[in-house]
Amino acid sequence: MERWVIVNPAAGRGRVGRLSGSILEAAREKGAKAFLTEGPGHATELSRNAPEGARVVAVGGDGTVHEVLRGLAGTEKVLGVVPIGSGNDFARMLGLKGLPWREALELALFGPEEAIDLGQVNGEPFGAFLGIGFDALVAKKALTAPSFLRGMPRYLYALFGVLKDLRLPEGRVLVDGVEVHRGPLLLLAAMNGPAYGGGIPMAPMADPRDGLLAFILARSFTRLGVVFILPRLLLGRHLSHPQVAAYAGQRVEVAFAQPMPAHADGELLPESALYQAEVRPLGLRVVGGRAAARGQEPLLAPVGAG
Ligand SMILES: Nc1ncnc2c1ncn2[C@@H]1O[C@H](COP(=O)(O)OP(=O)(O)OP(=O)(O)O)[C@@H](O)[C@H]1O
Repeated sequence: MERWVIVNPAAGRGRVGRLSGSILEAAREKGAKAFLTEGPGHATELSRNAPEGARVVAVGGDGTVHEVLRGLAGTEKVLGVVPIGSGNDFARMLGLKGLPWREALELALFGPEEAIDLGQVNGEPFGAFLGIGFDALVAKKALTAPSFLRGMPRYLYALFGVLKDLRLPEGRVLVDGVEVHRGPLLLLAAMNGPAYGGGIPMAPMADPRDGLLAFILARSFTRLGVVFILPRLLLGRHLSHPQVAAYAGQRVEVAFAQPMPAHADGELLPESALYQAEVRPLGLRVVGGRAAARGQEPLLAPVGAG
């Protein structure tokens, strides 16, 4: 079996860049082919070129995982992850977060495989999460932030920039063909794993092996309402808010009157007025290893289950 290691030197705010020499060397010593990406999109091209059945390891954060995933979704290739990004929610979903990179690399190259659910939106795969609306607006705004702002200050700049001009769009949401919402819509998140944005527990009950996605809707919110829900969101206590609804299902359709931004695994998607997302149960082969055991937590009831 061929083993490919794809290293994004821009991930982890430069940390991967600093480690890249050692990572490439360690990967080659273990018999893998190792590559450094040259820019956005390169990881997809590389993983597409890996031979069928190969193990392809993404070294970086969720954006790198997403790009590699795009090159191997729907094939027999297997995804491994060495999480050295700033968010790492995909790795967190697999129970790999916090593993030192050498151990993570060893596991990704030689550890056991398993299958997890794969998300798909408007024909594009996603591994851990999809966000439509407010959080994608914030991600888009962050691209225009002054370059000296990094990390949290950059996020806050973008957040308050979006809040200042916030006008909620009207959206229609169907879960498994059932209309669950029509009206103002702050955001919809389709979650394969529990967290996004670097550990924010958007859907604490989401399980990437249950054949379902968790859909979290934030409906009508004022600017102040958004500010007040944020601390609840960080603690995972947002689901009891009267303007928040949660469903589990296999498909979601979100329609707006005009194009709205969305992101898949934190990577902005082409804007659309219609997003159709679905789960491919156990559609992705990964090296999960120490999959998080969350069996005790109750799962969301599928729509229509009463
Ligand atoms: N050689 C490169 N130079 C600059 N950018 C790159 C390069 N290779 C990939 N990228 C881009 O780097 C971006 C960030 O990567 P990634 O998301 O993995 O890191 P991160 O932001 O630190 O982690 P996380 O998403 O987990 O917070 C991706 O959008 C990817 O397109």
